[in-house]
Amino acid sequence: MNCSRRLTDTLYWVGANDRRIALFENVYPVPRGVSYNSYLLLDEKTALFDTIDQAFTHQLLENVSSVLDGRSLDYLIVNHMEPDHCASIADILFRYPGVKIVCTAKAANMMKQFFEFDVDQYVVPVKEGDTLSLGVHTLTFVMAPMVHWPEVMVTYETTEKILFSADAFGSFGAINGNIFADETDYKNQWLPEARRYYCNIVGKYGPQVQALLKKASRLEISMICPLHSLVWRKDLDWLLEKYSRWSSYEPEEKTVLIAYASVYGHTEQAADAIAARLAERGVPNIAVYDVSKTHPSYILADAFRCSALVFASITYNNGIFCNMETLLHQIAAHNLQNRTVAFLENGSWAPVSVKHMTDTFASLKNMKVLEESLTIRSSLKNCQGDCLEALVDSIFQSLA
Ligand SMILES: Cc1cc2nc3c(=O)[nH]c(=O)nc-3n(C[C@H](O)[C@H](O)[C@H](O)COP(=O)(O)O)c2cc1C
Repeated sequence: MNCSRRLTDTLYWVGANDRRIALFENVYPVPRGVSYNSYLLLDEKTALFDTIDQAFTHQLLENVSSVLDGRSLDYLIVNHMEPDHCASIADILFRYPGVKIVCTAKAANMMKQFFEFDVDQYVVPVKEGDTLSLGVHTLTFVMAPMVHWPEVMVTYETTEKILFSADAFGSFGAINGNIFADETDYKNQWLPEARRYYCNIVGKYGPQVQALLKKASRLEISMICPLHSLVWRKDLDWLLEKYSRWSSYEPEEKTVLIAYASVYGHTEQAADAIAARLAERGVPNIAVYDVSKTHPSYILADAFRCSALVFASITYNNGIFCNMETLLHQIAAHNLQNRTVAFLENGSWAPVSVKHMTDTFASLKNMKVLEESLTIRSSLKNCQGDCLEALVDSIFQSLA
């Protein structure tokens, strides 16, 4: 059954929703699933923008065939060669053998790695600024290397002013009928998942995203069509501002994230005591996470939101607790910058986790590590009240 969506008079979404998937990239929990977006433009020539995951190829083929309604497919634009977007290429070629594949030279090379068909027979390579006329519509190709993978480009359609943005501006979450962001309560229902998608999938490549934003700022854009999740046709400036902030590693809010690792509960108690004292001083939207309970992708996303980060870990086999180690490694791997950081350690005989946590962050830029750290020996004692208050004061002052 066809399940395509008309986006403009000539443009259709022909992708699919995947609500069975548990882990995106076999790492990130996606409790609300994910969508694989593919778009079909009808003009004198027809063009399909990217394909989708192999598991849903049947849906793509049905959608494309239904929208083409007997016409042939002239072009397949491949913006990104990651398998959740390129897996159906061979099926498209089998169904539409006359199609030309438009992509970067790097993408063509990757295609040869992923597929057995004679890639050179189909590919029309394009580079920065090349154009392709479909009739009324003209496509301009804009290179976006490392806005996830090195072969990535985005495609700008000049007549309707549509940006096919590859993985940029995507989100976790299947499309629940409402395909346009302005049809949803986006800030409450979607923003946390969009942030989590950005930070975990593209967050490491801030400078490359900034380069793409600079190119996008020279384009008049009326619609953004990403490869995952909702399509944007309103409030584009709001979305672009979020991307600008995330990609420059500037926090969204002056508030505090506290992540703790605790086995018997004493470190957790200290984390809660800090959160309560900060709240009493008027700090809003504080986030507290047990690193053993919450997947690091959620905590990383909130670390991109918050301006001050507190990490409290027990000492574990002379090191950091394993789940805290994973979280800190993820934060360092995603190049987070420009934050105030405080560390707390706990240990019953030789607490050393502050030293290890500090070392993990040593390579990150503009991280202001507070001098006040707190060492707990098994449990936080009333006599340490002044130390706790000093730490809380110092975190609070960083928010000014
Ligand atoms: C497997 C294991 C290894 C530990 N290794 C150390 C260690 O190397 N050094 C230390 O001082 N404490 C070590 N501890 C003790 C805990 O760090 C300590 O009891 C801490 O107070 C627990 O805090 P919690 O109540 O928040 O879990 C270890 C505990 C466990 C369970």
